[in-house]
Amino acid sequence: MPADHHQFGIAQARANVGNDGNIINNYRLGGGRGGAGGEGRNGAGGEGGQGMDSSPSLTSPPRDTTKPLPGQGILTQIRLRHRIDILHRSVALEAIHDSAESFPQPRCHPDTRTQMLRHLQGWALNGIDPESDMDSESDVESESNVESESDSESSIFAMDGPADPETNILWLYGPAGAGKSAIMQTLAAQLRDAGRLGGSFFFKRGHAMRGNAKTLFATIAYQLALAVPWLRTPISQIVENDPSIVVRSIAIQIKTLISDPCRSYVHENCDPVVILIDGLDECEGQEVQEEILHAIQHSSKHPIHLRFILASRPEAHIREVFNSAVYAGSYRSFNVEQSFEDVRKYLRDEFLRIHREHRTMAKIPVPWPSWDVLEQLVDNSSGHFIYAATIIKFIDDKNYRPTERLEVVQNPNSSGLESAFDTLDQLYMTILHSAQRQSELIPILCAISYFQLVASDIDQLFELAEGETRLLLRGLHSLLDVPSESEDNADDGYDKHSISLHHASFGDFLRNPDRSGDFCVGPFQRRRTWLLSRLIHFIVSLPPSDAVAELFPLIGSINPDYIFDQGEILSSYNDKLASWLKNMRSPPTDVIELWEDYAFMVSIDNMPWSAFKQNVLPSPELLRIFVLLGFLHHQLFQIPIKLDLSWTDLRTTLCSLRSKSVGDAQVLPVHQPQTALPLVARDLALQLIRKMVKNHIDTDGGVNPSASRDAVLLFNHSDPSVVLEAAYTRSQYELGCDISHLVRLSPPCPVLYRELWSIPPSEIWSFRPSGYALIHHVSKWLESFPDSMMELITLWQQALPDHDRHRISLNLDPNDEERYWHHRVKRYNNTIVRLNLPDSLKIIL
Ligand SMILES: Nc1ncnc2c1ncn2[C@@H]1O[C@H](COP(=O)(O)OP(=O)(O)OP(=O)(O)O)[C@@H](O)[C@H]1O
Repeated sequence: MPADHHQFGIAQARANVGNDGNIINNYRLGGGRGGAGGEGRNGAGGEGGQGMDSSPSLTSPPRDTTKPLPGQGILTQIRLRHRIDILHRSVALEAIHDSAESFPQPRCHPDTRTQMLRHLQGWALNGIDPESDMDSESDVESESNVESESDSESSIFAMDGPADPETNILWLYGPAGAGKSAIMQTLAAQLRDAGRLGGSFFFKRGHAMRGNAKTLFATIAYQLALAVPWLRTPISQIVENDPSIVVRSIAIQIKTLISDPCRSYVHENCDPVVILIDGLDECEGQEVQEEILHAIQHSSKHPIHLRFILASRPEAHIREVFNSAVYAGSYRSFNVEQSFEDVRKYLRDEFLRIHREHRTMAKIPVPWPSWDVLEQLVDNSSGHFIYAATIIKFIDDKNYRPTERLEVVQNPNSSGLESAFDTLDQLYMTILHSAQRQSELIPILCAISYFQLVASDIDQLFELAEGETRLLLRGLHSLLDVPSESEDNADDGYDKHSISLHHASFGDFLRNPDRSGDFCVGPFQRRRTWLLSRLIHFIVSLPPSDAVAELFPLIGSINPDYIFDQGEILSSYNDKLASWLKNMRSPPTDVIELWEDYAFMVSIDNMPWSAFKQNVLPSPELLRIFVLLGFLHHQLFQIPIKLDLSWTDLRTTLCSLRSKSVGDAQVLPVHQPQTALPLVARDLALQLIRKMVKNHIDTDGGVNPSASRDAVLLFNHSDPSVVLEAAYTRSQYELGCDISHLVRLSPPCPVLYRELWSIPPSEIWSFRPSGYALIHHVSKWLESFPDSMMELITLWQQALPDHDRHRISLNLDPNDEERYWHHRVKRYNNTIVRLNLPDSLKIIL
């Protein structure tokens, strides 16, 4: 240290001892003996010293930090102000808890988080270990144990419990949107009112000043200099001596601007002040976040009068620093858990306010919404505030009726839902996009959202190297609860340590393609069906014990879209799955029957249908399915899409045959007059024409192909190089071809003819035209009409724009079309023979 610094240090130390007790009284002590006056230096009066022997009291009002400290000379005050100004210019004022820039700050709604705040205050003010205190009131967040704010306020200072003098760092963690910032803001205000807030810094991702740590400790030192009289002089002096300190490294800033000045005044009766740092995970750079944690830990080794509360999401790298040897035993952690009771209280009060404030609500009876709707919303929130705050913001929009907005929120298929969850979706998207190796993440997210799996199971399921799942999920701890490795290995229950979603709303988001886009794990993502075979492979590898019984409902609820998309899943695994299920002590008969039905349905899809021995007519429903499978050559997984059938309906229809195949005495569905093939073909043709027209309208003529379910399913099923627009064109082309073949099978029917004209030309004359097939087969059909229908045929054929030029350019030969037709018919007729179905179902050439 240079000589004059050294001398100054002595003068400063003496001056600190000679302050007036009242100054300190103003801060927090109940009037002690005034210290001796400071020594003069360079003609200026020395600064006052600290008060001594005072007793702690927290009832005094907050200080007015703008007032000069008694005992300071004018020159000293000017100099002080000048030094503070140096700091003022370099700090991130926006990051301070009550800065105008971040207005309105998230705050805890009255009477929420009361116990949590009380525990935090207990630790911050009285050094009471929050966990030991929680033990005595183990249900901190339980619904029955939330007390009123006034109760909690009065008990802050009366709290007793084991003091926790060794730790002055507390980590407050919780998933994205759990309410950490709201708690930190509320705590900051309470500590400030109690005169115990040293400083705060609220990080904000991407913000020029709040998004990085360049000025973190300078900003805190600045607040300390204003808030704590005995720190004002040393901090400002350091800045004056070396103004460049504000741009030095994190470690130097905390040591020079905070630790050293704090250590220069050591008094055993001096109560600590509290520093709050929120959103550490939002600070740019994981290494910087780790460096901040190391710097704080290092500075806290010495007896300084500061307590740090750090809030962040439970990101893996942050957790690892806290779990490392560096931090061993020297910090406390506090989990911001879900609280259904708090969310209920918040929603109830906010709905009351909305009811009061919105003009359109005057005639709506209270309580609004009804109790069961409110409970449903509380449930949907998973006890986290982000969901509740998001829906309230949506419903509270003055441009809409709150009742209508509430309906949108309640209806999962509602079209306005995406905008209802804009905020939530942005949050989820930001986190997902910031994760590494995103494409590898998607199947894992899919597995996690549908099944309860521990990390090592997922490694096994996807044939990943051991520990790979944990690595992949490192960036998602704010959305997923990933139990630690030691918990993973604990042998005390199957699902206890499985990876789960923090919020149910994240699951909804992942399953809705309009919300989660490429991250969607919903049933429309057919390309991901390979996951299922691995999953079944994995399930059947589990020993058949009672512990796996809870998998039965899951096995029963696997989406058939996945199962039938890959028939080989059933072919290769069904036997194994069925025998695995049958080996259970109490075999789940309904699930076994379901999967046997599936296997049967696939066997129908994979001709020959050797199981059918009886020469009886199928029902019209069954015949429609046969026509699609046998005549139009569609696969089973396409049937529900083509016919707008549910899988349950399809199963019921197809499996009505199953009992026959195993020799049951029941007769097959009785032949009904309309089971004649031509009538079934006509009805199917009409149905598909209407579908084609509807697709046209829904997609605005193909401009918005995502509105067509056929296109989306086809798009997701086919290889990733097929774009959605092409999938739409292809699905409309297939419909056009199907219609042309079905019409030719139909009896003469003016209604059908009229309906054909409703197909928009753009749908059959696109770059993949089905128009040629339609012209050809419809003309043939018209020839079968009883009277000469030449005019109609001519009319129909004239619908073909620039007929010959297109046909020639595509190298289409009408004779080919006819050859294909004959081939198709023969194939179908063979099927009828093979199935022993009546000859009346054959097509006459
Ligand atoms: N106790 C509460 N009362 C009322 N609103 C709350 C409460 N807690 C949180 N909120 C609201 O919920 C939303 C999410 O809260 P907050 O920003 O505090 O979460 P967070 O845990 O800090 O999230 P992140 O990890 O994304 O920063 C905010 O709109 C906030 O105002």
